[in-house]
Amino acid sequence: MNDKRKDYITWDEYFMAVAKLAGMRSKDPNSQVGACIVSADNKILSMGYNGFPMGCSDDEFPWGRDDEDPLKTKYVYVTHSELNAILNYRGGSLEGAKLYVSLFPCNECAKAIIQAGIKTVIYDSDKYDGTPAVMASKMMFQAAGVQFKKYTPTDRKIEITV
Ligand SMILES: Nc1nc(=O)n([C@H]2C[C@H](O)[C@@H](COP(=O)(O)O)O2)cc1CO
Ligand SMILES: [Zn+2]
Repeated sequence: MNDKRKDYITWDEYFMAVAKLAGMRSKDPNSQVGACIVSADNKILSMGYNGFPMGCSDDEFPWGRDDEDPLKTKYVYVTHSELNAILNYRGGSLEGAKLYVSLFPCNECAKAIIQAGIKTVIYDSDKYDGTPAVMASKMMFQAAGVQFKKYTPTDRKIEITV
């Protein structure tokens, strides 16, 4: 019994699972998104999920997607998981960090990711691929030298009982 165990999870599985765990805190009935920011040497720096800003009640602000009045939709209020993860970091610089996120970043988060100095984005779903927001993100990431790569799922099921 001198050998280490072999079936431990990889760094990518670990950080994507942590991102998705954060997403499980989201109150959004349609899309629960989670993000985890990791240093170049694989230390978790911050996490976030999509939700309304502090003081903006989950029970009072709207979670709907469609309304002729944009003020009655979530879109004008919600903070995306990636921006929350960046803003939740209180330790200094994110220069050279990696971002794991369960959904490809929008153009507004792409701007924040670039300006924060994050250099790598590992994403899972790309369900809004082809929309102007995602096309703009990809153009900005390419121009700014931010690598983005799709997470490669494994056949491992990570289950946690709490
Ligand atoms: N990358 C992202 N991170 C996020 O946190 N979000 C959030 C904003 C909304 O709360 C929700 C998207 O809502 P829906 O349009 O799929 O019903 O996910 C959205 C995106 C997509 O760009
Ligand atoms: Zn965003």
